[in-house]
Amino acid sequence: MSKRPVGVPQPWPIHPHPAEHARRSHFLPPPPPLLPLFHTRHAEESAERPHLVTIVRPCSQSKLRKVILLNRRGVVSFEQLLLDISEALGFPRWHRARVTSLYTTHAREVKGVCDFFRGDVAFLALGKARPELSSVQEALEELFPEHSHYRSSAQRAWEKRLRPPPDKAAKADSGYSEGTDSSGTYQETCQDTNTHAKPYTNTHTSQHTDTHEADKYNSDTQKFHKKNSCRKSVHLPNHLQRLNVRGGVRVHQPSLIDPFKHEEVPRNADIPSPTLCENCLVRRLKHQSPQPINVLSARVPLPPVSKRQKEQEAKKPDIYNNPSSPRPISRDEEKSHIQSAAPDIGEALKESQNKETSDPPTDGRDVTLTDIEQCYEFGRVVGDGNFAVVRECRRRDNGQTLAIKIVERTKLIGREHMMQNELSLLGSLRHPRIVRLFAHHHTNTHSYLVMELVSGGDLFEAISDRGNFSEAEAGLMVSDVSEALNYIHCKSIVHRDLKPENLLVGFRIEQVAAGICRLKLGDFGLAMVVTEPVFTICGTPTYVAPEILFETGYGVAVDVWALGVILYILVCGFPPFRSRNRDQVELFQLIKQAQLNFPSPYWDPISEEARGLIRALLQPDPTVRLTAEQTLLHPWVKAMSGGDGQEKKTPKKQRWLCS
Ligand SMILES: Nc1ncnc2c1ncn2[C@@H]1O[C@H](COP(=O)(O)OP(=O)(O)OP(=O)(O)O)[C@@H](O)[C@H]1O
Repeated sequence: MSKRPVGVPQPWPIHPHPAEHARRSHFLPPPPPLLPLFHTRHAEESAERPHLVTIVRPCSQSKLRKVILLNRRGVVSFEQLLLDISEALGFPRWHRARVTSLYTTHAREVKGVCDFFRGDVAFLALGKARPELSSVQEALEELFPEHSHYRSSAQRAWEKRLRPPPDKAAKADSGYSEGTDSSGTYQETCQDTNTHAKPYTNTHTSQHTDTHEADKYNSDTQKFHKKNSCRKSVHLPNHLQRLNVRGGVRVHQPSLIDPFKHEEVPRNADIPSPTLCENCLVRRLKHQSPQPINVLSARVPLPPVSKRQKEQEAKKPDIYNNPSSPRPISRDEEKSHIQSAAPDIGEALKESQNKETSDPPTDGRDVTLTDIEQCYEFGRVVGDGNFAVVRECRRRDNGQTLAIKIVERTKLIGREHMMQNELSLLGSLRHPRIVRLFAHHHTNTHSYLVMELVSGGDLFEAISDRGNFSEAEAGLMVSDVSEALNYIHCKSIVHRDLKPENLLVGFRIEQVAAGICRLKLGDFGLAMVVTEPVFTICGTPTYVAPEILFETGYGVAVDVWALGVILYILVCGFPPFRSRNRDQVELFQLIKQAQLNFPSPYWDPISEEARGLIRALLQPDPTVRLTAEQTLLHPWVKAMSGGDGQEKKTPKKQRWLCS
């Protein structure tokens, strides 16, 4: 057993308070079976004499604390140690706030397994975000309540470490990546999951952070940075996999000066690559060449939308977002909406509009970027995927705020059908729970899909932020998604890529106050009309249905399976089928077996009704599986969404929608 260094007092407390344990256990991931790292209590007395440490995770909301028994011989690697500590502290490995580094109480970074077992008995576990000094101080007070001298020397060491670096190089070496400064403003850095990799720092920010404009637009950019913090900088495990086209290595950041300014894509070949699973490596390789070209980078920046304009925009009646009247939209309303949302773009577009005044949306083939920019003002990036960057945009003629999905067509070589699907299928759909496509325009190199702007981010981000949701919230979301699925399934359209990233969170302030959140289904790139069994294997591993893997032919029921996976994740925070080593073969094996577990204690608070619905959705036999329509009629869904005639159960926490 390690000996405690002289002068280091015993950390406190040894056991978390039962109430604290109960609170946290709800968010903890299931205990990995036979994890060699953690030992039961009796191990303390065993001949192996495990190492007893206290690890504190300083954060503003709560001070998570855990006493862990570790056996030196059981630690496979430092990366694994960090992941296991993170999970033990309640942050699953895919969580935005997971532990990425360990520090001694005197702010020295622990660099490896040997370093960790050097003899310290207390550590501070940090995530990607730079901790606030006050949180660290609180953590130290918790650890050493009666040792003020020791504590103040530790505090001095932390003050020194957390002092803003004098220059970029110092910042890059500080051991922190994307995070917040004391004012909560996110810094422009990113780091991959390889904890030894140096974070990449965007010099653009450091040049401008002290400008007046930077302050002015901080709030806009903060959201963007926050988005990146959970998606771009890390490789995500299979169950929430999302790889950006730049390989998750560098971040495509806008200037702090102006959220409507078009940024240059930073290129840095020296940035270390993250550890990627086979699947991601394949996808990444596919997208490495050609390099992304930012055709907009040379344009003059445009003024951002003022707060007042945004408020005015929000006040406009919105037939798509109004929860009190999710009524079918009349044909006339649709026509007028399409016409108002699709401005003239060049002669070619005018012609096409004359030909087709209603759906499908106006087709602007052969226009130039200048034509498009004459009609739309490009704004901040609101999201990106493997093939597209999505920006906020504003119609110049009427100020309407929309989203524009910019697809570089070279990325779609061999996958042209994805664009076709999106144009023909999404363009023909009209439903309040499905993102509207208003128009599409094409230049020589890019396609521009003008869509309804759904301003609350996507469900992936919400899960990353929140971990899990109450049954009331989850029920409402299931109801939303089922409505969308029921609508497309009635038209024999299968989405085939239902996952949190493709569910956009649409809300309005008054709806949030009323506890109502609304999801909208987007990204119809893999959708198709299904008239007979389909055999193509596609989708995202965690959400893929067994019949797809069995290659016995599948239909619209695969979307319902994915909904079951999403519901499972929503209520407990982790997916039903998961491979500890991110081994896709193992994951697919588990999905095929469809052995469903509700591990205690994470599932203890979840109702039997919710479990029943999950069982019915994750029914391996697609002929027995619930349909989307039946899901809407399920008693639990009706109770949660107020569809049972009872007063709707209002979700207790809706703060995630505002973040
Ligand atoms: N209409 C919209 N309003 C707001 N944000 C949007 C909208 N459409 C897409 N986004 C954001 O952009 C992200 C990427 O969009 P989308 O999934 O359509 O791109 P993609 O490249 O086709 O994705 P994938 O990699 O899944 O194929 C979404 O996850 C979402 O966060």
